[in-house]
Amino acid sequence: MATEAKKARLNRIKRVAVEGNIAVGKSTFISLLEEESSDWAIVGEPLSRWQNVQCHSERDEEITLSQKHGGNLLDMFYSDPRRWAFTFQSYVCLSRMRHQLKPAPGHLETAAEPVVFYERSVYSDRYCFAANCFSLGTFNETEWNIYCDWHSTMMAAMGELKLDGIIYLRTEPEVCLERLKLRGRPEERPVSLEYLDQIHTRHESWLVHKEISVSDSLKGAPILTMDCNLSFQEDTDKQNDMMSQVKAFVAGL
Ligand SMILES: Nc1ncnc2c1ncn2[C@@H]1O[C@H](COP(=O)(O)OP(=O)(O)OP(=O)(O)O)[C@@H](O)[C@H]1O
Ligand SMILES: Nc1nc(=O)c2ncn([C@H]3C[C@H](O)[C@@H](CO)O3)c2[nH]1
Repeated sequence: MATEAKKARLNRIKRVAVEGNIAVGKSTFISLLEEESSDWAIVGEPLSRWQNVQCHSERDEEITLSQKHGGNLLDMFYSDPRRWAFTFQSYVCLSRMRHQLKPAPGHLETAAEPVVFYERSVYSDRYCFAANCFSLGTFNETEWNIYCDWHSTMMAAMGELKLDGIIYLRTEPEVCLERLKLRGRPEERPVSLEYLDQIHTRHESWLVHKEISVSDSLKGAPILTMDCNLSFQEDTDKQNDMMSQVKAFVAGL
């Protein structure tokens, strides 16, 4: 059991989600964050879990030989969203919760300004992706109500899912489509500009226009919006500028 002093040290850790449309460049951006400061840790999306769903033991996530052949839920979702949307959204949210509930890396306990950055969150899951499933009709009303019910219950019960801030990587959907094609993930072949437009609009309405009534665990969390239309991969000046913006942002949380 954690001592009071340890708990207090862990409570100092700021939690920030990096949000944005599909293929905007979140993984690329968070690897820059990881290199920037030893006070910072990153938690990537559990994508491989969605590509190869397996049964986990209760104590850890080791698999046995008999559990090795799981389904590719990401592929199933994009190929037949009507059949798989509810299953996919439920599993994505569960795996994000599991990631967010894991203890922060030990070295952050002694860091001066510790921050954990998450690639997306349980909130984009609901306000962008699941909400879009409902408006597309790939969630029916019963599924949407059940999803919202358990999502709200989990958010209220688990303080660890609270965020201190959000970084929104903002890019035009056309640019995302180019990057998505460049990356060439086979499961994402059915992703169209129309779908990226919908997901973009959901992010805008949540993070820019603030039109969504968010759960209490997210209320008041400051948002840093960064324009990622231009390539920063080869541009160290741009990268340094982005890191300075992030430092100023997290210092104010
Ligand atoms: N600023 C950028 N300019 C140009 N290309 C970029 C930029 N950032 C990332 N890329 C490229 O775009 C592709 C998608 O990037 P990345 O995988 O980081 O996106 P992501 O937002 O993490 O995707 P996902 O939504 O699937 O998790 C990759 O091929 C990456 O090299
Ligand atoms: N429908 C849906 N709901 C989510 O919560 C969600 N989170 C991520 N993704 C998709 C985007 C990329 O293809 C791929 C990797 O980010 O997974 C999601 N899709």
